[in-house]
Amino acid sequence: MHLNDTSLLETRAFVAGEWISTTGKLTVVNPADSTILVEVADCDRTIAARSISFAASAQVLWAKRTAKDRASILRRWYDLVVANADDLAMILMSEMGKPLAEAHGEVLYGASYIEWFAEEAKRVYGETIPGHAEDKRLLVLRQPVGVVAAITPWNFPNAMIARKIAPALAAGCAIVAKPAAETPLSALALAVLAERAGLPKGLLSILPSSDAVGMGREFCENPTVRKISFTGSTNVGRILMKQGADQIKKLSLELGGNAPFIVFDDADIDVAVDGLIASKFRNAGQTCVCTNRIYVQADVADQFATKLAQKVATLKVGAGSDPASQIGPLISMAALAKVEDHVADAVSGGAKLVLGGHGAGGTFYMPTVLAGCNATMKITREETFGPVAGLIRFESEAEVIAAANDTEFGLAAYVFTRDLARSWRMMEALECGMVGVNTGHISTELAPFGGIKQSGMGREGSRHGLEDYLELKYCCISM
Ligand SMILES: NC(=O)C1=CN([C@@H]2O[C@H](COP(=O)(O)OP(=O)(O)OC[C@H]3O[C@@H](n4cnc5c(N)ncnc54)[C@H](O)[C@@H]3O)[C@@H](O)[C@H]2O)C=CC1
Ligand SMILES: O=C(O)[C@H](O)CS(=O)(=O)O
Repeated sequence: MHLNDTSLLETRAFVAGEWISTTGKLTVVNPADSTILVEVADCDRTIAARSISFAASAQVLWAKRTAKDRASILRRWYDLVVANADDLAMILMSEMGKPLAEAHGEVLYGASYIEWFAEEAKRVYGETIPGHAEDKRLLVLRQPVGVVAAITPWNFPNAMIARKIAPALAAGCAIVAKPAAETPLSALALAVLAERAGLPKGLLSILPSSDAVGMGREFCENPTVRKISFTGSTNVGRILMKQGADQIKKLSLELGGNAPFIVFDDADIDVAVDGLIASKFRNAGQTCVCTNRIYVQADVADQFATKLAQKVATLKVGAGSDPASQIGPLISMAALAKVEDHVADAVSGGAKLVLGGHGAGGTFYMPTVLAGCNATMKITREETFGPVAGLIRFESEAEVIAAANDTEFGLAAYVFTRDLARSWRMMEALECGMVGVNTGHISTELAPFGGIKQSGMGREGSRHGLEDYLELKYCCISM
């Protein structure tokens, strides 16, 4: 791994403002070739408890500082992240596998949340309300929640943790974060830069750990933790909800998805194909907002399948270090097995293999197109999390709305049509948190990212993203 600044490859844990080693080690592997990259500190609940306790005292002082102070430190952090983007991208690619260009894009995407919340930090406005009596004056204060615990996934190891640390600090909170065991290095490198930006000791802790369950329990059971922000699978989100219930823990949950991608017969087919490539094959299909079901109206189904297969056939599979690679490895052999199972299940259920349908060595999987899929197949009921596009024909708008909504998930959806009225009907009818119309890539720090149903609760980014880290306090003053 060539880095301009080798100090960004940090293998110690960031605990209460100190860099510490541990006797136990967490091994970080390069998914492209299964070679061992490094060993990092492996934290346990006692270390988590120490981080949380220290965070509580640091947070009181941080909340007393001016919003402008907090904003300027976040801005310095943003500038450092951008200045070191090449190294951060190299670290990200090495531990997660995505192509270097995509990794670089993720670093800048993560940085955009830091920039955004450096600005929003100065806009935590309160309210005055006309009183209910002549001698009454009503105020609403917005105050930081306190100590936050964050748990993040492996698929966006930089952006997902930046998307939580930035608003927490902007709101005046402190935060302890446990990155995925597979990908701790990006989070540690961000902490190196946050420290360089002048972030006071103890406000941020990064706790790599092989004991996800134990760390989650500490976060849920430690009363000093006032909020948990989680990004990951719906199953784990459910566990955290149950564990946090005893203390009515505040929760933000960004969970799994099962995005429908709907192509009407009046759509621009080339635009729809490009939209599907963007939405299905980004990060080798390993994103929560990836298209997972592709509904194509019958009259254009064959044309769409042909054009899609031609485009998918050009996608190059390879290690992220190869500049020509567009589809990197899946994160693990288990992830590969799930993709293979979904394809086998679809084919045995009658789907036609149009392209791909097999591995490419290691955890690599060929970009795949299946036609003739239906609602009985795993590929439409479960999140595939791989580079497989399963096409489903439909006849009418009413039929596809019912099919698209026939899932416990509700994160993202995509609609391709040139009919303005139809686009409005679809935006209003689809049960999800985000809709792309004639586009397959919707994520930006400017907009509220999140889902409904079993895809989670709360929103990240946008002017809404700070709310999850603030409490409202109503004050009634009698003159
Ligand atoms: N809605 C969103 O924004 C996103 C959702 N996801 C979802 O995450 C999943 C893929 O990511 P994974 O890392 O495999 O998900 P995962 O849920 O297995 O792991 C996510 C994080 O939770 C931790 N974890 C696992 N079990 C835990 C437990 N019992 N208690 C506390 N923490 C625990 C893991 O160590 C990791 O840090 C997919 O379902 C994907 O859709 C991923 C990224 C973004
Ligand atoms: O982890 C994910 O899937 C991300 O939330 C997807 S995005 O924000 O990069 O679109």
